[in-house]
Amino acid sequence: MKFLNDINPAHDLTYSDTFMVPSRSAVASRSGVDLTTPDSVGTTIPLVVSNMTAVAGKRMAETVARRGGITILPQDISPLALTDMVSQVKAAHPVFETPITVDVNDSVSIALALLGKRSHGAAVVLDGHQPVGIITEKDCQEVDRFTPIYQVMTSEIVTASKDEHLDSVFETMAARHLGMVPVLDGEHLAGVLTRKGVLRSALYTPALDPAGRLMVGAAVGINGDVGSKTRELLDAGVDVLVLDTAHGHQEKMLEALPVAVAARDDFAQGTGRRIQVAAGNVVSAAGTIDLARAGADILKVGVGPGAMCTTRMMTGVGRPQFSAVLECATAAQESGAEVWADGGVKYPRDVALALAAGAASVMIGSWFAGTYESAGDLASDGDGRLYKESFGMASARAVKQRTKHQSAFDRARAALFEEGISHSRMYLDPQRPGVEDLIDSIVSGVRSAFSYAGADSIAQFRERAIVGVQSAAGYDEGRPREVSW
Ligand SMILES: NC(=O)C1=CN([C@@H]2O[C@H](COP(=O)(O)OP(=O)(O)OC[C@H]3O[C@@H](n4cnc5c(N)ncnc54)[C@H](OP(=O)(O)O)[C@@H]3O)[C@@H](O)[C@H]2O)C=CC1
Ligand SMILES: Nc1nc2c(ncn2[C@@H]2O[C@H](COP(=O)(O)O)[C@@H](O)[C@H]2O)c(=O)[nH]1
Ligand SMILES: [K+]
Repeated sequence: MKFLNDINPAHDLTYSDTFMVPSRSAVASRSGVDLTTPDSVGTTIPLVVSNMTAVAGKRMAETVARRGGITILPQDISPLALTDMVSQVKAAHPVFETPITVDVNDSVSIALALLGKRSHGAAVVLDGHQPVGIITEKDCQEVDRFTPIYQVMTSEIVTASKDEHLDSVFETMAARHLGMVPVLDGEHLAGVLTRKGVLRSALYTPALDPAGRLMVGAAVGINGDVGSKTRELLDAGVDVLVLDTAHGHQEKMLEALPVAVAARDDFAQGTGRRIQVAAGNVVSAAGTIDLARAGADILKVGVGPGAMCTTRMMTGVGRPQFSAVLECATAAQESGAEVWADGGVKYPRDVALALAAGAASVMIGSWFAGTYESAGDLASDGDGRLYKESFGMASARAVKQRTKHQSAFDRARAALFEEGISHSRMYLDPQRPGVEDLIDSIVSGVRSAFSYAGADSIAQFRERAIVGVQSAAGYDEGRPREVSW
């Protein structure tokens, strides 16, 4: 990218400080833009879900991978639970969505507890293995919570066969005003298709491993036996490894990274599959170069921009994210590596600006916490607004969980170094309550940004983008007004 009028900014910039100027473009359609990431991970859109306990679980992982992104499972999950999560993601269908299922004899309260887990707005009712009905929240209104599901469900259901063409399924759904249909493999439920899901299947390419299964990543800390932890994750089937700590440019990271890389190389020799290793977090060229030399393929960039993060308030340390990404991406590309811009994304524009600064992909945590697919339970406030609880991975709450096998003294000591908040409410956007709704809006914003710059790929965009620096008034001018001023 280049700065507008070749200015050399007098201070470091964050996404809100910057804007992009359009250039003459030969890109005739936004749909022609290719968002495949240049980091060799295999993602087809530049979105990575942060390894945060409140955000990244198996529902998030399969949903995001179906649209081309990837989720990093947090380091706090036990090896057994992680292996189980990875296999569930790998078992999920790359096109059909995983249904919520209830038994015909279950009570309405069970259906209501499960409906918020996914965006479908409906659950498939099973009698044994056979789908016999559909139940929605509307069916559960004004009935006793103990009412059996068979009394309120819709039993005349339209189904699709697993081999039916998606266009024809879409036409049936549109003609019959259906939001969702169960997909059958013989008599068995193979998944569900929603109208929006069918449309998305035509617009996105899933992130798949060489065996055609959905991709998922996992994080590992820098303490303990990094070699065997890495091997465990690789054996479980993860598609990208993230060596993650708050201060990535530390000696302990420089010792741990070659150990993880050696385990990865060993795995590659045995299986023929080379998994990319990401490491961080860094915010300087020096940190980027040291970690790239120690073997990282991808550098995770960002100290303090995260919505759950108190690092800058506690320590004064960090760096405005646009400048951090720009400096690290430049250094990474000179070292043959790539960067992920990690944290602080609140609008689609931030993703576009991170890509302009040179990021190969962009990590999002808190924004995605406020969706049906995030790991937490759905709650509702006094006004009936839906939200999920979120918390930082360096918060007292997360540290307590992560250190539960340590001595009482070590736990108390670790708790002193809190650098994140333990409680926050991430409200679901009523217009975009599912993570795919947010992905739709991010991807359309980014595609459009590319076409304004005359770029049809991430590599071209980072070359062609022209970035200006704006005042707070300039930023404010860009905001829509929902009421008059
Ligand atoms: N991107 C960001 O701005 C930040 C992200 N996080 C996230 O929180 C999670 C937990 O990270 P982390 O706290 O590193 O946990 P880890 O469990 O990975 O521990 C990090 C290790 O590094 C040592 N260390 C030395 N200096 C520091 C430092 N300044 N900050 C943190 N550790 C240090 C710690 O020792 P000792 O405890 O004895 O000091 C500890 O042994 C990660 O997911 C991380 O990405 C956390 C903070 C900032
Ligand atoms: N300083 C802290 N940073 C944290 C903590 N938990 C997560 N993180 C970082 O934030 C990003 C996600 O940013 P967001 O703005 O999208 O939420 C995540 O990937 C981590 O790098 C924390 O407790 N303290
Ligand atoms: K912050």
